[in-house]
Amino acid sequence: MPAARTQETTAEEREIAAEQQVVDRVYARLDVLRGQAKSLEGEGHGRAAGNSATGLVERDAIVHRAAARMRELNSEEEGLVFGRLDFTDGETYHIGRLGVRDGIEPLLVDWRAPAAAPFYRATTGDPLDVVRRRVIFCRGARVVGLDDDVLSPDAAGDLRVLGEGALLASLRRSRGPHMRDIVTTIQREQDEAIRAPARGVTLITGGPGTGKTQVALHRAAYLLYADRGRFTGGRILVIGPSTVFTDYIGRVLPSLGEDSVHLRAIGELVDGVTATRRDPAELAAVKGGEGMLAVLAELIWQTPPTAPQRLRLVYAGQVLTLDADDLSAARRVVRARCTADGTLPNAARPAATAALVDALWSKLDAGQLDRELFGDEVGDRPEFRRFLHAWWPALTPAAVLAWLADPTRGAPALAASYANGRDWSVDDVPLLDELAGLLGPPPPAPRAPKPEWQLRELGGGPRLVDTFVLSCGLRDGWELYAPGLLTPIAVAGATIDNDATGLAQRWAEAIILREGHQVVGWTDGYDPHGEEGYVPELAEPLPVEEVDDTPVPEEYLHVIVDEAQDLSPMECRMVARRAAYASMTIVGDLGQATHPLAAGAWPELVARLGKREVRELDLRTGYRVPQTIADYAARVLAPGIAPTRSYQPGGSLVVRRVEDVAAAVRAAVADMPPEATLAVVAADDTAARLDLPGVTVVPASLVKGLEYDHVIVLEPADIVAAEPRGLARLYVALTRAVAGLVVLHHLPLPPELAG
Ligand SMILES: Nc1ncnc2c1ncn2[C@@H]1O[C@H](COP(=O)(O)OP(=O)(O)OP(=O)(O)O)[C@@H](O)[C@H]1O
Repeated sequence: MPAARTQETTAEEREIAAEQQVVDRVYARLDVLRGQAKSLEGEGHGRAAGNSATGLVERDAIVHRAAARMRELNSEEEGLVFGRLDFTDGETYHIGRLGVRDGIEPLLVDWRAPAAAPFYRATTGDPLDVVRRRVIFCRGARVVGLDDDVLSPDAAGDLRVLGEGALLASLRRSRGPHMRDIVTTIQREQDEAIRAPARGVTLITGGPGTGKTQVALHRAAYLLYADRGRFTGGRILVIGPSTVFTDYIGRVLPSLGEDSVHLRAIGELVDGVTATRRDPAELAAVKGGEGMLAVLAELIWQTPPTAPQRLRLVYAGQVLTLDADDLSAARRVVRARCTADGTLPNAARPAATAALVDALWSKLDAGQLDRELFGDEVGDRPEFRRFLHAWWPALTPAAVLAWLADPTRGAPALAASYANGRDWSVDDVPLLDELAGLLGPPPPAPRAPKPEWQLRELGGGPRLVDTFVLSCGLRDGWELYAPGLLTPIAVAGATIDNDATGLAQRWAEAIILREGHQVVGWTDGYDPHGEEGYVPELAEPLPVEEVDDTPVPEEYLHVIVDEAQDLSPMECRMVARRAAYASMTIVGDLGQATHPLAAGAWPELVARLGKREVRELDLRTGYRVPQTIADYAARVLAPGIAPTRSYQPGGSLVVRRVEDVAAAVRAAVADMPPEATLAVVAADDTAARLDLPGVTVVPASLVKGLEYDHVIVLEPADIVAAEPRGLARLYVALTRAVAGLVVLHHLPLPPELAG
């Protein structure tokens, strides 16, 4: 080996050894912190066992804090320390996924802290007093490489410069099945978007692969760091275009130590519904348009298909009958009264009662009979109440939307799409959501009788019991748990044989008596840790704490919408309802707009979301698609939209006309490097028919937001022909490849790609 090279290796090894010392110190400190978090947890349980009035509250707070901290520390093993900044004044500090201190000395600065900003913002043109930015590559707790950027060469002196560029190395890494975070290599314009203030509306635009999704997710993590008190506990909602997409990006936030953000696909925004199928463009254009508002507003007052057609009552010896016409007239009266005073259908049963009583009274030969008495008596009759519940039932959005299968209900163009009942498409979800608001909450069901004792979930962990439980538990030996405690109030240990249940029960009865309750029998049950045990029947049942099980409306304080260019007007209304009290981050690219009703410009979309002022940030550099592929894709880009400049030159592009597309795709797949990720993208119909075992085949309508090392696009002409915005769909498909794009076609290429 040449002498210079040996020297260089040695220098790098020395630097790595120095960084290793820092990393070791951080990990050692982390071990101490873990120990502290554990004993904090123990202390919390200990206090609870003391059973003072304040003990429970204190315990919950302490255990919760400790558990959160433990989670944070455990999730950060990978690449915990990843950066170092050297400043002109000689100061140096290390940057990591979380902040770690030793007393008052900061060992590691959280990447989201203001002090870490120069790591992402400093450039040679504007070095921000940074002499050297160093990226530290770790495998677990071992430093395996370094990469340096000298930003102030004059001040660098004899600082060593190592590495070939962390960003390039990161971009060249093979893509896996899940997106990885970019915390080490966030670029300046991305950092500005990530750290933009939370308030108001931030619009982040940029072409394919400019890192918009990454920015959106890192921004969620940043907002939590900057204002945890406000945003923790599920107050940030991130909305993506599909479940395939949310699955792809789902690991980024946990890898940043944040698991309290709600991540939902647009088809999952309504509780209890997971829609993944998109309607064809013509249908989507009807369902997504504001014209649906009138259809739905009409629908909610229509007669349910199950409603009885006749009411017959005997009063004062007279037979009173309301036939179908009378009932329709009564329904019109209810609707008129309710729309006048703003009563929603699910709150309209009193109005329905009044209209039916009026209609019945009008059939009566009243003579001297009292109108008020008539109303009271008829309204109380069981047969009347049965009729009323069937005629004016509580309506659910799903039931009402399914009525549209009947073309006479006002939407003939949609009837066929509801023929299969409740097989909802993504385009139905905003309609279900709209209906929930139009119908109002269903009247409360009569409360079920309370069980004598209950279990309360503590996250996914143990369950607090609301009574005593005797079990032969985790630590061998009998244990007695009391209401609301996770630790036993008494432990018999080895003094009572495990099989001597009767003896253990008498032992427990004595303790429970001391607590002021007499045991009259025993039934089976479970202790807080899920172990089988025995629950005492008490002479006087314990008061069961009311558990309020009415769902709390989710009020988000920040809503991030990715791929926002594709929101239809009805989807915008659904998002706007969730963002009514929230600041927003809107992320998208008009060049990738494929929804037939997509807004033509951002101000239009922002207005649809019920917002006005925006802070706009545009990302200009593409990090996914290399230049050759980007240039090819740009040929189908809509006029007026600037193509993205790629960070990487080159990329492999093959466009081939073939006789047999199926055979050609098999051959192309066989040619791919085995360790690389690969997808075949085709028009939805073709994708459904393709038989390629072991190969990822993605329908063009679902590929948005995804990426693979190599992409094979089949028959561009079919993708374009499949929908009105087929060219934009093709643009999306052509911009998914990180390294290589193969286009296979038998049909002539679209004119934009030909030649
Ligand atoms: N600063 C960065 N460092 C490393 N990788 C990056 C960086 N910025 C973006 N990338 C990578 O580039 C790829 C594209 O990023 P991302 O999906 O966030 O872009 P996008 O703008 O949302 O794309 P699209 O509009 O096509 O969905 C991802 O693999 C991402 O990890």
